[in-house]
Amino acid sequence: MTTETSQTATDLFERMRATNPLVQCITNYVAMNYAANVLLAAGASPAMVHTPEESGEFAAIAGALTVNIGTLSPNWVEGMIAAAKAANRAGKPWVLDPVAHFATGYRRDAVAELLKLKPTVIRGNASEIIALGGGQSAGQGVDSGDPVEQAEEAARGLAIAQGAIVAVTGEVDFVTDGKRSVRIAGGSDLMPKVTATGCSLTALVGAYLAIAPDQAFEATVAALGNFAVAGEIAANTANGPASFMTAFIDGLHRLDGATYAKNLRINVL
Ligand SMILES: Nc1ncnc2c1ncn2[C@@H]1O[C@H](COP(=O)(O)OP(=O)(O)O)[C@@H](O)[C@H]1O
Ligand SMILES: Cc1ncsc1CCOP(=O)(O)O
Ligand SMILES: [Mg+2]
Repeated sequence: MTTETSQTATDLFERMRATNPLVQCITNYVAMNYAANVLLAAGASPAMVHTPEESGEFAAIAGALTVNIGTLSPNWVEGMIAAAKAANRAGKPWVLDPVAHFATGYRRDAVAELLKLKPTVIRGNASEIIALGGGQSAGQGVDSGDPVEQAEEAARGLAIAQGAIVAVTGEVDFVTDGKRSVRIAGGSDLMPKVTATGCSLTALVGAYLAIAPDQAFEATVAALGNFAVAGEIAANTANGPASFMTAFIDGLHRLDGATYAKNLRINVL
């Protein structure tokens, strides 16, 4: 089963790179440049298109949409809602990244509106997923204060309640659709030391969904596996967060299917 899951992830990795999918990213000011570079290096084509005047029109063109609430303002929320509605109308998958949604009333309200539009995948750190499931998390801002294991039950409940795939990231990632669950090991403790790493992963999940819209669970696992493998390899040559960023982008670009398959560590639960 684990071997079959790893083979599927490797197939999706190769297909994503061969396809160069167009991904509409509505992300935050912090993440925009890094996320675009991560997608280009990984083999996808990012487009940062957020304003409501065009976000819906673009969502019908893109292979997938990703929505990240990191730096919100009313115009952006309007653009997110228009894009998510248009993605749904066009049958395109979309990903929600609920950055620090528990921190303020404005964020809570925005996430509640976005959840009504049924994201295909919800990707967050452990504190974000615990809080989204109604639990008490130790998170204060955008960084997690909780271990992933503590978010697994909340993730399962959220997946069932929302009818979505839920991905919780951290030292060992966890992905569930409420019935099936996997853990993905790898990455590096330098990853949370580089801002927008999670935001960029959310964008990459969009790239995988774009090429496998009917395999949202497998696509999410393959995207997280891509970060886990490239992150682990990049850490071998990095001296700290700054050189890790460079090594990670280079590593994403250089990664091939054989290395992906060899280094992928998926545990089917
Ligand atoms: N301690 C860690 N060890 C290995 N990988 C990590 C660690 N913490 C985070 N990651 C990886 O960093 C990426 C972003 O996850 P995370 O830091 O949880 O998101 P966010 O930036 O949204 O808080 C994921 O690929 C995750 O697996
Ligand atoms: C620092 C910061 N502040 C608002 S959004 C953001 C980036 C968060 O990025 P990530 O969730 O990937 O750590
Ligand atoms: Mg985040």
